[in-house]
Amino acid sequence: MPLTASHLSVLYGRRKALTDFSLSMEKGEIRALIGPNGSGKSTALQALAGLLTPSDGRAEIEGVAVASMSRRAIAKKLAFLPQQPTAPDEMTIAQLVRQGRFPHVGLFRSYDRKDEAAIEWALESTGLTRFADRTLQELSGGERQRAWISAALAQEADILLLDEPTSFLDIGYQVEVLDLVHRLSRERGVTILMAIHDINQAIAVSDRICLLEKGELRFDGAPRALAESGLIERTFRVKGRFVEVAPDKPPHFDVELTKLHRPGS
Ligand SMILES: Nc1ncnc2c1ncn2[C@@H]1O[C@H](COP(=O)(O)OP(=O)(O)OP(=O)(O)O)[C@@H](O)[C@H]1O
Repeated sequence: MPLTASHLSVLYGRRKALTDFSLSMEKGEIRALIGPNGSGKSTALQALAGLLTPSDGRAEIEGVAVASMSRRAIAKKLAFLPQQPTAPDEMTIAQLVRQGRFPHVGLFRSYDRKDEAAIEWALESTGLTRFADRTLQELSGGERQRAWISAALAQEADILLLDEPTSFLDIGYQVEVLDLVHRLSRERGVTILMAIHDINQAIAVSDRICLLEKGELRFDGAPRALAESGLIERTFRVKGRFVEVAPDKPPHFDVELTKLHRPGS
């Protein structure tokens, strides 16, 4: 198994942010992590990436405890894109993406052809080749987000953890990023776990979905089973219904917004 968690719990001081979280991911699987604000999605991703020390339980990459691995050893296997990554504003996209490749290169050798090819592929896959020399401060929020995705791709890790990868993107780029996620999983066998707020995007792209509420795992299963469970309405306190678009297509959650509609406005 590329990535597992067993009974992971995380405390911030005395506050429980994640309780008894377990998951087991197959190679090449796409899993979405959904849940209300503050339900523990980012905490779970950070604990899996070895960035937080759990108060209980353990995360494993290919059977090895994440807690026993060096930062570089983790980075060769797993790329993590946090919700709000930071880098100096004057850094160029090319520099950022090169930095993403660093775990493979280290301090004692220079970038070789394989590294350059990975960087080129990462820039190309995110549509940023033309912008490579632009600094981060010269980018829009969406372009910046794509630059970070590109840096994560240059890492060429077998496991990709993404914290809301589409949050700043226009709808066109949202679809492109989800399509990229799909291709990485199906063509390269990358195992992908991503926190995402859009239920329909989660359903469309994932093999399985985990639903967190108040730090606890309420559901872990197929998108269709989630649609049939009634949990979306209950957990997010919304009215809505799942609509069958076509027998071979995933169901679509249609949230009721009619109360918000003000005729003539
Ligand atoms: N550094 C921190 N110190 C203290 N509490 C924190 C910290 N980070 C998060 N929390 C709390 O832990 C809980 C889980 O937060 P987390 O960021 O994992 O939620 P999330 O599901 O990713 O939320 P969102 O959808 O808003 O990004 C929340 O109650 C949050 O307030």
